[in-house]
Amino acid sequence: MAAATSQSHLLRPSPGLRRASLPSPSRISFALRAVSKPTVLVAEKLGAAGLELLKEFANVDCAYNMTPEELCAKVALSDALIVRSGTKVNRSVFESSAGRLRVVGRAGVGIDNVDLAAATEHGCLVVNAPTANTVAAAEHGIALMAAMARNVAQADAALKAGKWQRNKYVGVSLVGKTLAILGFGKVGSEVARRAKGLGMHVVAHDPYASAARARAIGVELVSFEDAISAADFISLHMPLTPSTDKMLNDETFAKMKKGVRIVNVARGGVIDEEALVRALDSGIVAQAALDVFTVEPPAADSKLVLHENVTVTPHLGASTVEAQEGVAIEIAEAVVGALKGELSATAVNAPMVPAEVLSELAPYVELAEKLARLAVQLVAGGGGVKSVKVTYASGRSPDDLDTRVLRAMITKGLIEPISSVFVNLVNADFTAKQRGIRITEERVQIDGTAESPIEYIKVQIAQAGSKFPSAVSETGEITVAGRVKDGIPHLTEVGSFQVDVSLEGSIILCRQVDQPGMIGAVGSVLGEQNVNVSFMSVGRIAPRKHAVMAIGVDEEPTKETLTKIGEIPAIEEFVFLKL
Ligand SMILES: NC(=O)c1ccc[n+]([C@@H]2O[C@H](COP(=O)([O-])OP(=O)(O)OC[C@H]3O[C@@H](n4cnc5c(N)ncnc54)[C@H](O)[C@@H]3O)[C@@H](O)[C@H]2O)c1
Ligand SMILES: O=C(O)[C@H](O)COP(=O)(O)O
Repeated sequence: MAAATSQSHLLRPSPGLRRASLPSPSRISFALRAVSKPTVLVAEKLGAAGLELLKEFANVDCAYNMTPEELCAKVALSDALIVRSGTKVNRSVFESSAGRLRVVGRAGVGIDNVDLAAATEHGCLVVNAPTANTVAAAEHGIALMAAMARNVAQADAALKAGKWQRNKYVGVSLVGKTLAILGFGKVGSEVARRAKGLGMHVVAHDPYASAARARAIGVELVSFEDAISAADFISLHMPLTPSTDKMLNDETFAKMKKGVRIVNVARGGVIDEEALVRALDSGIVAQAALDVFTVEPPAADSKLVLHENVTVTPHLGASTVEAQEGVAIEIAEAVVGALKGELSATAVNAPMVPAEVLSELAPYVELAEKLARLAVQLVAGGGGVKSVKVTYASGRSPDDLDTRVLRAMITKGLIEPISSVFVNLVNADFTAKQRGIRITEERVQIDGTAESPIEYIKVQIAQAGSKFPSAVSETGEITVAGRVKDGIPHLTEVGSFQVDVSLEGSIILCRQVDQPGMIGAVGSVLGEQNVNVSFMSVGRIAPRKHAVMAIGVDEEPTKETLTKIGEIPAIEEFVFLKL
């Protein structure tokens, strides 16, 4: 089926993969048929079940403890890379892969060790495994909080050193205390449930969390200031981002209750560690329990790690047998799916569009790309493409149409015919921006059938000259429009002319004086040269005036054939366009 060819472009096949047609449109996939196995580089230890899944589909190269240089050398030979938090996947990794790396799989949640901007610029999909270690992290947070409150680690070390110090290690109780959870996502919510079970009063701060979800767990959402000033315990569960970087610092410690206790199983960087040492020394913070550090592993002489009121673990939040099995399976499935060309449900740097939406849009995805390919080939005169307007006309409410995939395909169609850049769903918006192409979209509601999501798509390139001036509409833009008929994309409009030609093979557009014999004249030139005509359609302004003829051809005509067409007396202009 035709749609598959186009969709499979969205993720570039690895050298060992070749595009194949989709078996069924019901499941959108950017199907790739493996003719030789892709290679997956696993840079950190992964659970056995995940490795087995990977091996069914790919060559698996497990190379642990690589130096950055070794990693850069290996990615040049790899189609996918799987890491945990211990590997920095920075820009040089993507540059070293020289375009071969198609997928980075993060076997866990936090993607702060992956340079997402660089991945996107290189058209590399990043997927993570966001759910399988949630409970493990939450349990570790609770374990650290309880251990800290009862001095378990310190008392254990003392006893093993021969000291029986029952008076020194009197702890504090959890019951009745206020716990402030900062970051009320998956882990934060699970910590909240467990803390409530321990009899704590739980409040949370999360600017993006739903109040209804918090209420359902019996947690009050409060401001950051209210959370930190009310808390006896603070537990951190936000990602490390520019806005959470050093969120706990001298200023915020000063606003906390004296004697507050802090647990961090999120990311070390959300705390200013030097400020925490000062807060511990001054007694503002009575104790801290830390699983994560700004630099991992932290320096052996780190004041924070060695502080007597600090309990530490070496980033063990996700390290349970169960969580690691789950994470390994979750990431292996995501990476294999991405290598097969399927859209991932856990893509971090690409739109997540529900499969049923994609399935319905499949023929329109092909139409969008082909219209853009045609439009860009009509541009002439060195100004390039700067401003493109896309109109989607639909019988449904404009809000019902998710155009992200269509926009990506239009970007692909605009850019690929005129450059060596490979455009996919991951890098489409970035590539358009980088090349200074502004794409504006308009959704218009027209009378149409509720069954089809789009009645027609129109692509207009503004401020550009055309090598086929008839393609310029009265409002001055190069204009092509098309619709899907019986599942096949058709070109239905060129400039101000209505045509109807199936978008298969390639197209010759001719403008001629509307007079008898023109179809025969062009047809016989093509026939003489053994070029098969698949469709012909004539759109005219008025009888015996000018007409535009759109001719679909299966083979590419030679230069001589095109010259002969140009020499037919009534032909005023013509252009050959590859789809
Ligand atoms: N120690 C470990 O081994 C371990 C294991 C799992 C997760 N983690 C880390 O725990 C953190 C949470 O993981 P998750 O799976 O719950 O992620 P999540 O995305 O489900 O939740 C994160 C929450 O933080 C919120 N948030 C974002 N910015 C915020 C801000 N400025 N203030 C308050 N909240 C903010 C988000 O809205 C979101 O609800 C991540 O940093 C993750 O890397 C660590
Ligand atoms: O973000 C995560 O998933 C955790 O920090 C776990 O990291 P790890 O996979 O390196 O244990």
